[in-house]
Formats: sequence, C-alpha cells, structure tokens
Amino acid sequence: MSETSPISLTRFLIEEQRAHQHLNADLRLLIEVVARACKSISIAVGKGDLGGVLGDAGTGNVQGEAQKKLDVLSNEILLEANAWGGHLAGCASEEMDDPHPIPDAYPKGNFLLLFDPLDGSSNIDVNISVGTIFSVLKCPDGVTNPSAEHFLQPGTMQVAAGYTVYGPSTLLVLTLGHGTHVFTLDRELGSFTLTRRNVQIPPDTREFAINMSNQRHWEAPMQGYVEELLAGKTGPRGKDFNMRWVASMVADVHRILTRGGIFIYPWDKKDAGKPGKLRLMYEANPMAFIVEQAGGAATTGRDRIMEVGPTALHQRVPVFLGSRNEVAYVTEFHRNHDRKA
Ligand SMILES: O=P(O)(O)OC[C@H]1O[C@](O)(COP(=O)(O)O)[C@@H](O)[C@@H]1O
Ligand SMILES: [Mg+2]
Ligand SMILES: [Mg+2]
Repeated sequence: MSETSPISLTRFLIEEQRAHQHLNADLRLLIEVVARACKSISIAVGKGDLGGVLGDAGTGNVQGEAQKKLDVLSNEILLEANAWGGHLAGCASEEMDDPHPIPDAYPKGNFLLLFDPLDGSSNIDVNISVGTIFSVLKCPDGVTNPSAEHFLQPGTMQVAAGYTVYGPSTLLVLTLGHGTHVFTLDRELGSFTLTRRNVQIPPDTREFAINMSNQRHWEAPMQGYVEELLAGKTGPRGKDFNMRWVASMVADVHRILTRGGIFIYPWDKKDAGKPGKLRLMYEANPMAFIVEQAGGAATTGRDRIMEVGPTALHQRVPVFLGSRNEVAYVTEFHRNHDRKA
C-alpha cells in the first residue's frame, strides 16, 4: 500500500492503538460505533423534508427545551447503535433526564458515553449546518450499573471526545488525547477518511463568535471586552475584528479549528439563575478537550473548563474557547475585574 493511500477511520484507530498503550479494542469499537451512528444521522439530516424529519417533535427535554424530530431521532440512533457492542457501561444524553442503562440482555463494558445528539437544533429547519458532540469517560472500577454520580467526572478525565458537522460535507473531528484530527465522510464509500492530522488552531485571531443580541444582559467584564473588540484599529487592541455566529456550536467551533477565532457563550442576566447556556458534560467538556488538543484554550471566563468539578449531569457553564492568546486575554480581563471588585 502506498504511503499516500487514504487513511480510513478504522486504520487510523488501529494505528493509534499500536502507538498508545491506553487505547484498547473496546475504545476503538466505541468510536467506530459512534461514527456509524453519525453516518445514519447524516443521512437523515441530508434527506430533510423528503425524509419527514424536519419540525417539532411536540415533546420537551429535561432542559425545558422543545425537542425537534431530529433531536429525538438522533438520540434514538445513538442509543440503539451503542446498546449491544459490549463496550459501554452506560450512556447519558442532553435529551434524557437520567443516564440510560445498557439492557441486561447485552454484555457491559468499561466506558461511559455522553452526547449532545443534535447540536444547533434551531438550524435544522433552515438547512444550516448542525452536528453531534460526544465525550467518553471511564466507568469507575466495580460499577456495573452507573448512575448520574458516576458520570460526574471533570473534563480532564475524558479519554476521547469528538463532534460531527453535517454541513456541505460531513466531518468527524476526533481526539483520543494525542492531537485533534479531522475525517471527511466519503459518501460513495460510506466511510470516514482522515483529511487533516494534528490540526493546530492559530494562537492569535481577529474573529469572534458571540450572540450579540444578549449584550444588554452581560456582566461588566464582558461588556468591556467586547467594547474593545468593536473599537477596532483605533481602540486598545489596535486591530479590526470580524464577527461570525452560526448558532450551531459545532459549526462555530469548526470554523475556529480551521482558521482561528474565539467562541463565547457567557453567563448573562437574562436568566440569572442559570450559570450559562451550554452544557458542561455534553458540549463544553468535549469541545474543550478537542480545542486544547489542537493547541487552543477553553475557560469559563475565569477557570479552565476541563477542571470544573461537575455537580449535576445537565449542569451549564459559560464557555470561552478558541485561539489560546485571545482566550487568555479575555480570561485575564475577567480575573482583573474580579480582583478590582
Ligand atoms: O440561539 P443562541 O442563543 O444563539 O444559542 C446558540 C447555541 O445554542 C446551541 O444551539 C445549543 O445546542 P442545542 O441545539 O444542542 O440545544 C449551540 O449549538 C449554539 O452555540
Ligand atoms: Mg448543543
Ligand atoms: Mg442538542
């Protein structure tokens, strides 16, 4: 086989397993199963109206959000695909109140899988990129029927994380703790092929991603930081910044992985009781792991996301991630503000 032959996800995983002792066959199977489930979701997303998958499901999730048909379908696809392989001890999903046990009929493994089955739900019906986000943890030793407490591990304990983007092409972005790698779905072959190895996020940027319509609800350091960005060349930052907001975290993060930038979903006073919008276990932690493995950084505006000690399965956090120097700048901005206060 020539050195330039395309590298399939299967080959990539086998080679990673040879190179790194801690990757075992169960973890390899888990990633392959998730990737296969994501292919099914990609097909459903691609059919759109023809597949009758657009619109509301008429149900709500544990977060009190209205579910789309594709939220429910994607959740079912991931659960079904992962039930019988013997690689998992349990699953938890943004769309389910409690962890989902592996049926007794099937063998159990040592991994815990957490996922946001369909990210960017508000974009489903308008034909804009959506995705899936997942995180893999080890089940604590001796636990065969994990409950919520067993999933409450900090992001630093993740053994793998990834996301897919269902866009003009379907991409799988994966880290197993040794860099971040991009695979593109070859629709004819039906398999993911490695297209970018060891992606590096540029450390500096002139692009930010935030939902500006929430500006009036932000706290003082957020107001101050964005004011500096908007002041452009003649302001304290001495350069013009561009802004982009897809409102699908997967698409916004993928842009940042590709050309740099900073993604921010801060805490705001609109719903002051909530510590943020995005979910620590299904969105913030896996994205933080992927971004850090690509040379970027991820904080809550004050602390490293992956060191947050989770207290609830559906916990929310503020998210600042992307180009490491920009994330360091905004994090220092918040800390300075706190010191003065
Ligand atoms: O609509 P807003 O407030 O701009 O929020 C957009 C954010 O919400 C999310 O859609 C939340 O994810 P879900 O679609 O999984 O609930 C993120 O993908 C995105 O970054
Ligand atoms: Mg989401
Ligand atoms: Mg979702």
